Amino acid sequence: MSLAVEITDTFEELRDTVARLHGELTRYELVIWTAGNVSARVPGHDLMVIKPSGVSYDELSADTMVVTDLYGEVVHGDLAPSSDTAAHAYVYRHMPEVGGVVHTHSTYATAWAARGEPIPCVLTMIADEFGGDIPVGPFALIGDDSIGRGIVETLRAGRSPAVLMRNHGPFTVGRTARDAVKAAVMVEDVAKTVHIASALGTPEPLSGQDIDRLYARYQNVYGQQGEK
Ligand SMILES: O=C(CO)[C@@H](O)[C@H](O)COP(=O)(O)O
Repeated sequence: MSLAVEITDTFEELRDTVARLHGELTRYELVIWTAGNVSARVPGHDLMVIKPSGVSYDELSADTMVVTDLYGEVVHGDLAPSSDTAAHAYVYRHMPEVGGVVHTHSTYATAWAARGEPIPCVLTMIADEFGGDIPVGPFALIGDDSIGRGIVETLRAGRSPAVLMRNHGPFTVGRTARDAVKAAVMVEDVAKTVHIASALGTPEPLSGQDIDRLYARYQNVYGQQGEK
């Protein structure tokens, strides 16, 4: 029995979901050419679904997605997986609460990463989504576990679902791949706003108490969460 048959519906649905979520990266103009990727953990299996490397976003479909184990070894799919597969896999191995990972080179967030400067928590939206400053992770070369290690070490030190990997760009995580995409959209938006605010003067910081209150409300009450 092939692996694709064994994991059936979850597998099919996730491949479709991950393929479609790449459309959000282009819709929000977070990527150029093929430079960004989304993955999702396969629930109940030590597996993940990720996009193939260097394939145009227009050509991505459920069938072109690649399934790997959590060490980046391909277990299903005809194409080579994303060059960031090792980093995504490391995150899934070390952060069991994470169900989705996204990487982009979105312009403003990457500009902060190039300067090695955390995005300060000076907006309610930053407090809501990131719970404080958006941190910078270490510079790491692609090719082994270094990027993944830098992501995990940085994210574990706080509650932000986004890290600006130095001289590289943002990586975001979420309970689901969609949540990780949302964090990628938001990190670019606030990176742009805080850049503009900083060019106009010194942005006003939020107090730690206000950040905690905003974060608690947004994470637990916002939207339909309070509805039964
Ligand atoms: O950061 C990098 C390379 O430095 C990657 O994110 C690529 O820009 C996109 O890679 P694929 O997912 O197409 O392999």
